Amino acid sequence: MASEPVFRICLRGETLLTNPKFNKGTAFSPEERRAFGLIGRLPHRINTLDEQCQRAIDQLESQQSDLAKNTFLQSLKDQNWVLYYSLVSRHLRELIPVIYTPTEAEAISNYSHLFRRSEGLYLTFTDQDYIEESFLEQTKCREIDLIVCSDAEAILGIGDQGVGISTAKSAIYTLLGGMDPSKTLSVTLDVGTNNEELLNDPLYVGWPHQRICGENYDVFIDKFVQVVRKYYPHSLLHFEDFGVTNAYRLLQKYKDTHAVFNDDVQGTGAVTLACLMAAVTVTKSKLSDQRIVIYGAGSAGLGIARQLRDGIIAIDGLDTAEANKRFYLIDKFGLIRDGLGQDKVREAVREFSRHNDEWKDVETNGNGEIGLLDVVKTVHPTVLIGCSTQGGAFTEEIVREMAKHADKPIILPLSNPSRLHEVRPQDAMDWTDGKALLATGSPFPPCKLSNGKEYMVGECNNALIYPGLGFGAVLAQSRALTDTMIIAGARRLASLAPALQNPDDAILPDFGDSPAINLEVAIAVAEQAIEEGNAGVSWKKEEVREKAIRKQWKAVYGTYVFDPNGEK
Ligand SMILES: NC(=O)c1ccc[n+]([C@@H]2O[C@H](COP(=O)([O-])OP(=O)(O)OC[C@H]3O[C@@H](n4cnc5c(N)ncnc54)[C@H](O)[C@@H]3O)[C@@H](O)[C@H]2O)c1
Ligand SMILES: O=C(O)C[C@H](O)C(=O)O
Ligand SMILES: [Mg+2]
Repeated sequence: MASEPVFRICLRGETLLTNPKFNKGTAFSPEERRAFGLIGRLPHRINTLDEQCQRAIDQLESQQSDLAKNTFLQSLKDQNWVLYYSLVSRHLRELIPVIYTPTEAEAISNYSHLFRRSEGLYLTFTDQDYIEESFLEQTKCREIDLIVCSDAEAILGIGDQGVGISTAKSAIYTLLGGMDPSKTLSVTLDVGTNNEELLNDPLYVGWPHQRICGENYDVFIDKFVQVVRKYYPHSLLHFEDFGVTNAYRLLQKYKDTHAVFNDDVQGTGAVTLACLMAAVTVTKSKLSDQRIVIYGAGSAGLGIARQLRDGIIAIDGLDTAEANKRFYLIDKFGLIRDGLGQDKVREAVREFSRHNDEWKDVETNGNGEIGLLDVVKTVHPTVLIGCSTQGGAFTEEIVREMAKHADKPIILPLSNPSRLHEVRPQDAMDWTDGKALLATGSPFPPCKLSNGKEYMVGECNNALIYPGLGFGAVLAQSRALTDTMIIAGARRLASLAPALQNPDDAILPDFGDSPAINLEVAIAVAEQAIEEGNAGVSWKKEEVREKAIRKQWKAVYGTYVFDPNGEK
C-alpha cells in the first residue's frame, strides 16, 4: 500500500484553516492540531475524510435545486480542496452535471448575484497597467502548468456573460485529468460586456462597459499572453468560450510561440472525431463514407469540421479537397456555398463552401438561402451535427427525412445547455424508429426503445477529452499541443467506446469513467509528443503510463509536519 504523503508546511492557525489547499477541517490529527496552533480552533472530534464526505453529501442533498447544490459545492471548494475533489470524485456521474454543464450555465448567468468569494485572477481592461503586478501577486511565482482563460463573450450557448467559466473548466482538469489544482490558474479577462441586462444590473460584478474590441482588445490580450510567456513559458494556455472571431484569431496568432489550446474549437473537434470513429464502426463504414451536415458554423462547428476532415485525411488517406467534399456547413444564412457575401460567411469557413452547381435545382428562400431541410433532402446525410445554439432546430420532419435514407443515422445535438439541444434524444430516437446513434452535448437519461430496451446516450462534451489532452501535453512538457497529438488522443478515446464491444451500447464512454478515460487520452497524447519530437522529456514511450499515474494529483490529505521554510 502506498504510504501517506508528508507535506512540510509553514502556515499556522487561522491562515491554515482558511487555506483551501491545506485545510483539513475536522480531519487535523491531534499531533497536527498541536503543531499548527489549532487547539481550540476546532471542535474536539477528529473525522476521517470518509466521514467528512458523508457529512458534506448529507448537506448537499438537503439543497433544493441543482443551482443551490452548485453554490454549496463552490463554497466547499473555497474551503477545502481535498474534501471537495474527493466528494465530487465519489459521486462523479451525479455531480459533474451540477458543477459543470448544464448547471454551470445557470451559475454563470447568475454569477453576480451568487458571488461570495473571488477565485483565480481577474484582469480587467481598466487595470491593464497592472497585469504583470497582479499576475505575480496571485501566482507568487509558484509552479504553474496550466492557465485557463476566458473573456466570456460566448459562454456555452448563452452568449455574452461578461465574467465566468474558467474556474469550472479548471476544476474539471483536476477531477477528470488529474491536474494538480495548485498548478493551475483560472483567469477572467474582463473586457466589458454587450449584455444589456448585465450592464443595467447594479449588482453586476464585472466592468459595466461595452465590450472592448479591435486594437485595444488585442493589446490587452497580448499584454496578458506576454506575461504568461515570460513567467510560464512551458505552461499550456487554454482559451474557453471566446467569441468566434477572436477564438480563431488568437489561436492562429499564438500557436507558433506558445502551447495554446482552444477548447471549443479543438476539444470539441476531438471529442466529436472520437464519437464518429466509434459510430462508423457500428455502422460498419468508414469516416470517408459519410455525408456530414454541420448545423452552426461557429467556433465549435468549424472546429468539428476541420478536426473530422483532418481525421479523414489521417485515417482514410484522402487528400484535403476530397475530404472537404464530405461536409455541408449551414449557418444563420443557410448552406455555406459559393457566392454568399462576406456579411454572410466568415472567411475561415470558405474552405467548406459548396459549389452552386450542386444546388441549381433546389429552391432557395426569398433571401437566396438554402435551409437545413432542403440540405437534408438533397444530401441524404449519414451524420447530422448541431452546434447552432438553436434548441429544437432538428424538427421531426428533418429527422424523419434523414432516417429515410440512412440505416443508422448518426445524430449529435451538441448545443449546451440541455434546453438548447437541436433535438431531444428521445424524440430523435422515436422519429427514427429506434435506428439512430446518438450523442449529446449535455447529459441526458437513456432513451426508451419500443422493444423495452434502453439506449445509453453518449455525452459528446469536450470534457471527455480536454483534461486528457491538456494533462498529456503538460506531462510530456510539450512545446505545443499539435493536431497530431490531438488526433492520437481522439483515437484512444474512440477505442474505449462501449459500442465497440456491443453495437447497441453508447458511442462514447460514460462520464462516470471519465477519469480513467482521460488518463488513457493523456498517455496517448504524451506518447505522440515523444514520437514526433515535441516533448520536453526524454522518456521512452513505454515509461509514459507510469509517469502519468505518478504525476496525477490525488485528493488525499497526507500528514503535515511544521517547517518554517515549508510550503505556504
Ligand atoms: N458539446 C460540446 O462539447 C460543445 C463544445 C463547444 C460548444 N458547444 C455548444 O455549441 C454551441 C455553439 O457554440 P460555439 O462556441 O460554436 O458558438 P458560436 O457562437 O461560435 O457558434 C454558433 C453558430 O451558430 C450559428 N447560428 C445561429 N443561429 C443559427 C441558425 N438559426 N441556423 C444555423 N446556424 C445558426 C451562428 O451564426 C454561429 O456561427 C453552444 O451551445 C455551445 O454550448 C458544445
Ligand atoms: O462547457 C461545455 O460544457 C462544453 C463546451 O465547452 C461549451 O462551450 O458548450
Ligand atoms: Mg466552451
